Amino acid sequence: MADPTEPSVEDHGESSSGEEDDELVPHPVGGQTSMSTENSKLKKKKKKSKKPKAKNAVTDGTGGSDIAIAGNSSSAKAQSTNIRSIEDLLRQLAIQEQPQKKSMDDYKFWKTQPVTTFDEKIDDEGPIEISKTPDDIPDTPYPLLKEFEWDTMDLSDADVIKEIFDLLYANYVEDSDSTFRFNYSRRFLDWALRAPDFRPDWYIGVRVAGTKKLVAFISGIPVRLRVRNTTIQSAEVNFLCIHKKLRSKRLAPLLIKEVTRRVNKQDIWQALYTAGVVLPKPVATCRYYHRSLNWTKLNEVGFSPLPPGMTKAKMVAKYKLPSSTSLPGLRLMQREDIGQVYDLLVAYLNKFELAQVFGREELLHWLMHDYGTESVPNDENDKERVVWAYVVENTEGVITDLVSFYKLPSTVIGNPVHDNLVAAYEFYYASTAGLDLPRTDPDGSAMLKSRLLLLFNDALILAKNLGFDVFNALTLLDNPMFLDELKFGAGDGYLNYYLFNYKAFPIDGGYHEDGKLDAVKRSGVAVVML
Ligand SMILES: CCCCCCCCCCCCCC(=O)SCCNC(=O)CCNC(=O)[C@H](O)C(C)(C)COP(=O)(O)OP(=O)(O)OC[C@H]1O[C@@H](n2cnc3c(N)ncnc32)[C@H](O)[C@@H]1OP(=O)(O)O
Repeated sequence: MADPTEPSVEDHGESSSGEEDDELVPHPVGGQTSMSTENSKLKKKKKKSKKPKAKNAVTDGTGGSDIAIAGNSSSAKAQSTNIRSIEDLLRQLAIQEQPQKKSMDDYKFWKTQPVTTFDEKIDDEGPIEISKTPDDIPDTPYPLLKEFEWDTMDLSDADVIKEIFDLLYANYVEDSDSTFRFNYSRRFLDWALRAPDFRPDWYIGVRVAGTKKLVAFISGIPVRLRVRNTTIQSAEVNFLCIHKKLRSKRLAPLLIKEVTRRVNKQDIWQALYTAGVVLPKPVATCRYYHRSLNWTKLNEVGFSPLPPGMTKAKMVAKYKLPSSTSLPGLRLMQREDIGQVYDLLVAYLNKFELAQVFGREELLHWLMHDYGTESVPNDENDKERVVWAYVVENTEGVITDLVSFYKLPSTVIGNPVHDNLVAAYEFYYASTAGLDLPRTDPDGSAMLKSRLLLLFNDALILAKNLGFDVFNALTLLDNPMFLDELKFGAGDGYLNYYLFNYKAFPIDGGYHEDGKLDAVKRSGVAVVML
């Protein structure tokens, strides 16, 4: 078989001098850069860290905070103060070491697109281009070199899902020394891509014409998005992936233009997408945080180094959790709960500046997938399960809280003891605590904080008991109120949120410029992207 990846792929319609490619490849993948940060700096001094570099990256965030708790004596306290300042310094360095953006002119593709530029002064929110109609958009796909062809991927076909899975498995995400590889399960892809009202033609593949091998993919799903007070019919674009051997050949701009064409044909002109790379221009940036559930395993796979002054036993003790949850009435969500859960989540999300406007069916899909239907029992311990939602029901039958998380495992390559790392990612949650008060109200915030501490401590216990090794969360929603106290550590991944063809005032990402969590304002972002 001829090597499908040999021919280069021409881009049509955006300038490409070629000079910009060198600095772009290999790209930091997804939501994280490979620049050193507080955490990786600490590790470099001791032990090389191994981290998947994806927008869903699982990275150890234990370094800084673990050092700070070393020792109990007063001299240790003094030492701890010094370490705190070292931590602060490293935190600042971490901020400075976020990837430097290129100049606008160097974004050969993105400078041709309707996106906000870096130095643009935003005076009002709204679409950037409004002049087109679907009739102005070409009916046929962008031309590819003759060695390649477009394919609309039929996700109802298990073999097609397997092809996408295989492409992503080998090419979507891995860490710098190929120790961890993200492992999106087929059921996960079904969940992520086949939400209600999905558009079959928004699953776009590129195949080698001769062999039909799938070498690139991009997907969109329709979403209603609220940016402050405006609701916009949009696409959420995700799972952009190009075979490693076809990198730096300007295929990504073609995929992006093709998905744009297909979305525009539906009279939709805005999109939301996230990436670890800095592009013009993020509307918000959140940071990844990680909470060890199985520290010993994280340590054994080379993921969580032992901080100086600590013993393994102390680390295990630090992350120990009770064996059962504490909130009375906490239970697995059932499909029948959707009415109350919908009302609760809508009321909670209304307080944020960037949120998805869910329909009831849509929310049921996201929180329950097919669980609880005739074909798929609502089995909490099902090994194939991808999303878990729990509610707290009070004695009057009222659902007062919702918490959910999803599963994204990584394969551990070449480790004699472990072959996988199983991460839980925080998904949507809501609480009635402080709900009637404005978000800025100190009493309402205090009530919410106490409740979230209990709710997420229980979520950690549930995740631990289900066999997860680590619990990951971003600094979005109200997370900055509880991450530190629940022993989440700052990771070295950032997730940039982008709006296509829509300018908006910046939205808080949940941390201050010095890297500390902003527990008062928290984040305005309430969209959890997979
Ligand atoms: C209205 C509807 C609109 C719908 C569309 C909305 C926009 C959707 C946007 C997509 C949202 C995706 C959300 C996710 O899925 S984020 C996850 C992205 N996927 C991965 O990280 C997986 C592993 N990496 C790869 O497969 C490749 O490295 C990718 C495909 C990322 C780039 O391939 P390659 O390395 O072979 O590069 P190239 O030579 O073809 O192209 C170079 C150009 O591509 C720009 N680039 C690089 N990375 C990204 C990125 N993550 N988002 C947007 N643009 C990106 C780059 O700045 C340069 O442009 P410019 O600097 O010259 O200007």
